[in-house]
Amino acid sequence: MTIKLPSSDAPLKIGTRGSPLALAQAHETRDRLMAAHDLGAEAFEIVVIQTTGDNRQMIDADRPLKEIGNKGLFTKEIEEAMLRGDIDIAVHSTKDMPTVQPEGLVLDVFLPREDVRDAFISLKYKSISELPEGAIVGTSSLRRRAQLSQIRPDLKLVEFRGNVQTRLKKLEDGVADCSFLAMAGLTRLGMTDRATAAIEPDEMLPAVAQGAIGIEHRADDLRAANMLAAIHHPETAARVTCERAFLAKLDGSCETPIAALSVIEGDEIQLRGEILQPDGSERLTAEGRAPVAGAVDLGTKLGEEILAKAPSDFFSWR
Ligand SMILES: NCc1[nH]cc(CCC(=O)O)c1CC(=O)O
Repeated sequence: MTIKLPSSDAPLKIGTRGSPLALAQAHETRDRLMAAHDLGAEAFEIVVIQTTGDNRQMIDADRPLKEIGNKGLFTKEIEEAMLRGDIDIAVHSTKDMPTVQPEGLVLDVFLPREDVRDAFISLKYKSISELPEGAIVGTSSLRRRAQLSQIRPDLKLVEFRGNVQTRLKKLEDGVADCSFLAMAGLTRLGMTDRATAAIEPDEMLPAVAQGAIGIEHRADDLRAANMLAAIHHPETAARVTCERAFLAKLDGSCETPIAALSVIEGDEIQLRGEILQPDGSERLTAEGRAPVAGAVDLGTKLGEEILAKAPSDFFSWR
């Protein structure tokens, strides 16, 4: 395979999906690069790439993503374009990324993390605890479905996907009594006011890397690496790599109800993680702390702890 290397004054091509959230994240990345390097917008080109996942989402709007199969569904075309040299960097929601990248690509640049919490969205009720017995919850997230089933087995779950507008329309139409979205996505779209309430991590532990933009690039592209170094946020990187190490021990894909959140206090990182049965019938948790320099090892260790205490049939539904 021949890789086209851009001359150093060619615009840096930023690959992204075309959803409003993906575009907002690509623009945030470009704005940060412009500011960090005192460059104009002409030094960058935002290239929108349609992915299989985007196409399938339109066709199969009501089918669970798990059924469609989601491993790399939203990243394959973008990564192929990057390996061909059609784009130089790719901007992602890290929480949607597998823990292992294709040969030749690295995901190691992270922007300052947004709000990590989930948002509760309802036109009728103010919080989960206000939901009446048997209320209908619209969410396709395996993690949120499992967590809700665990704390409120009475709730009825229905598949719910699409962008923020689509979901709000569904709520207006009475398809469900409430839905959930990441606060970070709402905030990046300038729609924080659509959240009825932010849910604290104690009540609903967020997805691994929720709220963190990750930037992927070719491992041998020095120009991209140098440019990205100026916008990299080491604290976010430590947290995200800690949580992703935990995820990698348990499941590299996003087809298992797993949640984890780390926080840094001084020179220490603390991690909480959990894995659930999809129906919420069981939950295994782990918690620990380590020096920030040992962030990855902490994630791996807690993942191993959970594997060690999981009953032999815990993963049999996979
Ligand atoms: N799985 C879809 C997805 N990927 C990233 C975000 C929001 C932004 C983020 O968490 O970084 C969302 C929407 C959601 O979960 O509500």
